[in-house]
Amino acid sequence: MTGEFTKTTNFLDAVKGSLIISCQALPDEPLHSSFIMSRMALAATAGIRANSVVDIQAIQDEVDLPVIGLSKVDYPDSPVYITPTIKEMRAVAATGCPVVACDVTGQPRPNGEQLADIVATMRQEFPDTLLMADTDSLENVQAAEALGFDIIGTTMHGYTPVTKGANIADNDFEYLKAVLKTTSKPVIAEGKVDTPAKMKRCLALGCHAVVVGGAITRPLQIAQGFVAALED
Ligand SMILES: CC(=O)N[C@H](C=O)[C@@H](O)[C@H](O)[C@H](O)COP(=O)(O)O
Repeated sequence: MTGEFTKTTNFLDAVKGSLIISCQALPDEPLHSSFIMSRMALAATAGIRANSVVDIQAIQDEVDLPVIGLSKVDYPDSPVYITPTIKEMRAVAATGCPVVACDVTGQPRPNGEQLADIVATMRQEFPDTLLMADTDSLENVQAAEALGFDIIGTTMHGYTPVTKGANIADNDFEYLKAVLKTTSKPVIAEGKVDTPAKMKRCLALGCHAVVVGGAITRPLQIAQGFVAALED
């Protein structure tokens, strides 16, 4: 089905209070395939998060739901890999997805690119595309808001040197509560939300929506959880 969802349909209204399913599989994962990701997307009812132009396009051809697009690329001179440079930002935005997500962790970007410049270019070239900040810490939540990002994600909390090992569910979502107090922007909870109860708690605390990935779309990760339990 050709995606009938258009940028003019307000993304935030479409996903408010809902589950967004992250359908991603990197080249080293069993389900790495745009076709498989497009079929995974059929599990979604409100929105999807997807990695790479080819997967975004395959998903938009298959389902009429809004996509948060990103492009994971590793560069030798930077630890930033989620839509790291203006090149990836432009490519993802060109798919027509209503939201482009990128790393906002304060770490140096490839080629010395500056996030403020990237944002300014995106506002000029893709004025209708929303920008989602994949943040790791309160400092970078504040930085994202100051840069004018439209949506705050908790995506990278626990995945950067300063937040290594942290989980947004720790101490009844203590960190998420702090994020919600820190920003006036819509917050999408993301990262290790792996049960329906955790999803409900994030929404009850005030998140705009919740992204769940691995717990739904990564069978290897899911199976490893069961195998680990055998050894408990
Ligand atoms: C750290 C990183 O690169 N996270 C990525 C962001 O796009 C995805 O691999 C995650 O699956 C997504 O954030 C959803 O999180 P979870 O799979 O835990 O529900």
